[in-house]
Amino acid sequence: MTDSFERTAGGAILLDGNRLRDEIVAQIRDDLEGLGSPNVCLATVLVGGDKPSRIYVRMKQRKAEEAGMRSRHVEIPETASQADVEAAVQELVDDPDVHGILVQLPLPDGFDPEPVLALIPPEKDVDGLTERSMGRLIRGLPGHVPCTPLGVMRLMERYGVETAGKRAVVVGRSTLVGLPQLLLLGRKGVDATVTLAHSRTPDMIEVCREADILVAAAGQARMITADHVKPGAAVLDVGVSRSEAGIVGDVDFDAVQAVAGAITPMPGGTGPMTIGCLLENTVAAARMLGAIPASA
Ligand SMILES: Nc1nc(=O)c2c([nH]1)NC[C@@H]1CN(c3ccc(C(=O)N[C@@H](CCC(=O)O)C(=O)O)cc3)C=[N+]21
Repeated sequence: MTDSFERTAGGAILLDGNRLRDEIVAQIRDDLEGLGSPNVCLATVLVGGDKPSRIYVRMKQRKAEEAGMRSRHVEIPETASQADVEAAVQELVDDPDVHGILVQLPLPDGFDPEPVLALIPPEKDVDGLTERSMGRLIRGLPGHVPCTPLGVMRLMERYGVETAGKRAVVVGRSTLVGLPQLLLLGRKGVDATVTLAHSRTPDMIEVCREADILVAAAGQARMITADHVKPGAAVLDVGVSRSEAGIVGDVDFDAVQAVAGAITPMPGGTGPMTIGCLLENTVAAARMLGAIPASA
């Protein structure tokens, strides 16, 4: 591991998601310019007016544009029907100028996300969250990988966190993060030995302390303390809880950074990487759909 990486006060390598996201945006921008700036378009769909969702969607569009892509945004009021939402998504599915479709989740109460997501073909499913994309991930078929767990993998690669032969513990079993994260860590070529821990795990501290790589994705504010962390371990915080003081992760950063060998800040860690990976998936979608050459 090179030693030019920024470190925390306690000496842990800072897994800087803002920086890697910026690198990804710049790389995509260069690649697309080199290809004569083809149309690569990410469409976002927001149902209802939830404020944080609106902010996230806007960030995704802004970064897409910085990367030289087009973005399209469809906003649907909470008073619309399930059929209206499905019709709007179907229109994007049918539009050859749209390559990636992201339906911001969760949908407001009263909407069923399943039939909406089921409309999105695997090529355009840049979130990787549909039944077919998840099935392809398990089956080892080409397709889009969910952005947050993919971002965790990219951070480890970028900062030289070794995975082969290591023990990884994922805390949290969500469809969005925990479950795909297990698959990615255990994949051939990554080769970690993976344990899934969750709210019913009785000996949480002991299980976590076995981890060379600890991915905290339970959504429990600051549940991972220094006691949970093996000295030198890589700790990646995927939790987002809201408090009066702002957003809080699953990891007690101040305490854990003194023990860990590498750690994500929060904010500035896995969140920005989610967006970076969304943009990479959108470029891959454009390639799958023939909008840019296969080899580029
Ligand atoms: N279909 C769908 N796909 C998603 O990928 C998806 C979603 N729905 N619904 C909501 C969650 C949330 N999400 C985040 C993206 C970026 C940051 C991010 O960049 N956060 C910054 C700052 C955030 C802040 O300060 O509030 C950071 O961590 O540094 C966070 C959260 C994607 N989501």
